[in-house]
Amino acid sequence: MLELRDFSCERDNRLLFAGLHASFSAGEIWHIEGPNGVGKTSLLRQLTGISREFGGELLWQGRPINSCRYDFASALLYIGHQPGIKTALTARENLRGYCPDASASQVEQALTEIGLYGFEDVGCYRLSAGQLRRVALARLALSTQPMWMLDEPFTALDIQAVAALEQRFVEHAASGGCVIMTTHQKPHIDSLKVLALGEYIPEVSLG
Ligand SMILES: Nc1ncnc2c1ncn2[C@@H]1O[C@H](COP(=O)(O)OP(=O)(O)OP(=O)(O)O)[C@@H](O)[C@H]1O
Repeated sequence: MLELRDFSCERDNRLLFAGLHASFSAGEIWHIEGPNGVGKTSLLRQLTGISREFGGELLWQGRPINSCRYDFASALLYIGHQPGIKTALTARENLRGYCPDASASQVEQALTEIGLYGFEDVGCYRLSAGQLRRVALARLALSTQPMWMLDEPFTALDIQAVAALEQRFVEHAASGGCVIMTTHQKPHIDSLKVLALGEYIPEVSLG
């Protein structure tokens, strides 16, 4: 689905990583790992197209990303490190805003599945950090996009919610999707693929 060739990232005249080659295919779950500041979020933002500054090549289904941005964006669901929730709205209102094509019953089911039953109509400013994360992640249940990119999706989740999320990733991959995530927690997923960003730190910095 997505391929990197000789990929690199520079921030403030500092080369974060270079010489990265990777192919992210249907049916795979990827863990981008590495220490704080190594460039995991920066890489994910490059992969999503939010950040267009990178060295090397980024290909979507064999085509340079610049030639197929609409196709790529249509196939992508990105949930960043910040939950991206409008706190003045309720969980239901947020989810409807994100997924306007979903029916009312699909929205209810997604909120129930993610463990927000009873909190659907509470203003998000009154929810806990873990509940806010769940509001953001409820979009996964309604997603039709094959490519999921998630920055620190497990943050603030309890043990049961982490396990349920891992299971959702497995189901998504089994149905032909691809998941790319950053996390400092080792996911408990069989056949997880790992991109260890710390291995691509260049010896010489720019500037
Ligand atoms: N907007 C920015 N402008 C300039 N430099 C930035 C910016 N955001 C991050 N950086 C720098 O880029 C480097 C990589 O940051 P990034 O957030 O990608 O790391 P990370 O691996 O995701 O870290 P963490 O594990 O702490 O989340 C850091 O040294 C950081 O200071």
